[in-house]
Amino acid sequence: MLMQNKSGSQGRNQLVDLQKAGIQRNGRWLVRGVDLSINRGEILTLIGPNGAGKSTTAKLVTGVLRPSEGTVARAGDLRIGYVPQKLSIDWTMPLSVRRLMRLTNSLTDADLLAALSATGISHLINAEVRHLSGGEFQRALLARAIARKPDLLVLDEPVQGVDFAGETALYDLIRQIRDTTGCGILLISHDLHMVMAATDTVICLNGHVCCRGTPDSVSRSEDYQRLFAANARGLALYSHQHDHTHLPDGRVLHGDGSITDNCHPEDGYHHHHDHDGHDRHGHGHHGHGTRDGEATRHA
Ligand SMILES: Nc1ncnc2c1ncn2[C@@H]1O[C@H](COP(=O)(O)OP(=O)(O)OP(=O)(O)O)[C@@H](O)[C@H]1O
Repeated sequence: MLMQNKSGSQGRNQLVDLQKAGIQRNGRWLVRGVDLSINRGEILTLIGPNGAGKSTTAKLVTGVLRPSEGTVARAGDLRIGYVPQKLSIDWTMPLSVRRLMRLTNSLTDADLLAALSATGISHLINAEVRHLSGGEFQRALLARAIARKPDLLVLDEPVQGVDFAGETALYDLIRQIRDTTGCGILLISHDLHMVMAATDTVICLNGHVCCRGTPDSVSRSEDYQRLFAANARGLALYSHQHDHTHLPDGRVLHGDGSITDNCHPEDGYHHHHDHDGHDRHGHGHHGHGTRDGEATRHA
C-alpha cells in the first residue's frame, strides 16, 4: 500500500486517495477498480445494493483492509473517526454512554462532554447503551467518533435503526459537524434512493464504480437507472431545512412519512420555507436542481 504525504494546494486538502483499488478474497474480487478521493470539507456518499462492496471500500479508506491491487494514499497524520456498520458489543454487560465513549479512546472529560454536547446527548452520559433509542445510539457512536477530532469521518450506515424524522435530524447533524469542523466525510447510505442533500459527490458501487457525480447527475445517469431498474424510484435528496423531500417522480414525501402529489405552501404540511440555499452548493431537490454536470460513467 502506498502511503504518502501530499504536497501542493490540492494535496493539503486531500485526505485520502484510492487509485484502482481492489480487494480479493478466496479468488473473488469483493470490489475492484475503485478510484476515489476525499478532500477536507467534502461529503462523499457511497450507495449500492447489498454486497456491492461499500463497507469493504470504507475499510480500504480507513486502512482496516489493505488493497490486493491498486493504491491507497492517506495524508500524513490523518486522524480518522470511524463508525462501523456493526459493533461487537456484549449486550448482556452493563455499559454506560460514558464508558462507550472511552472503550478504545483515552479522552479528557472536556473532550468527552464536548462531543456528547455536539451530538445533543449530554443528558444521556450515564444512560445504559442498551436502553438508548436507535437515534440516540447512532448519536452516541457519532459522539465517540468526533471526540477524536478527526480529519476524516467514515460513517457506515449512520442512520440504521432510525425513523424518517430521525434520519433527517441525523443527516443535519452530520452536515453541521462538517460545517463546524471542516472534516471530510465518507458516508455509506443504507438507501439506494435517498442521499443527504449536502452530499458533494455520490459514488454508486456494484462491485466496481458504476457511476459517480453530484447527486443530481447520478440520479439522471443511465447506469444508475439501469442498475436499479427493478426498483426505479430514482434518487432523491434528504434536505435539512425542509420538512419534506421531492421525489424524482414529482411527488412529495413529508416528514410524517405521507406522500402527496404536489408541494403547496397552503396544504398544511409546510411550516417554514427557504427555497434558496438549502444546501451548501445550491443543488436543489431532484427536479428542482441545477444541472451542473453529468455523472461519469464507468465500465
Ligand atoms: N472478509 C471477507 N471475506 C470474504 N468475503 C467477504 C469478506 N467481507 C465481505 N465479503 C463479501 O464481500 C462482498 C461485499 O461486502 P460489503 O460488506 O463490502 O458490501 P456492502 O455493499 O457494504 O453490503 P451491505 O449493503 O449488505 O452492507 C459481499 O459479497 C460479502 O459477502
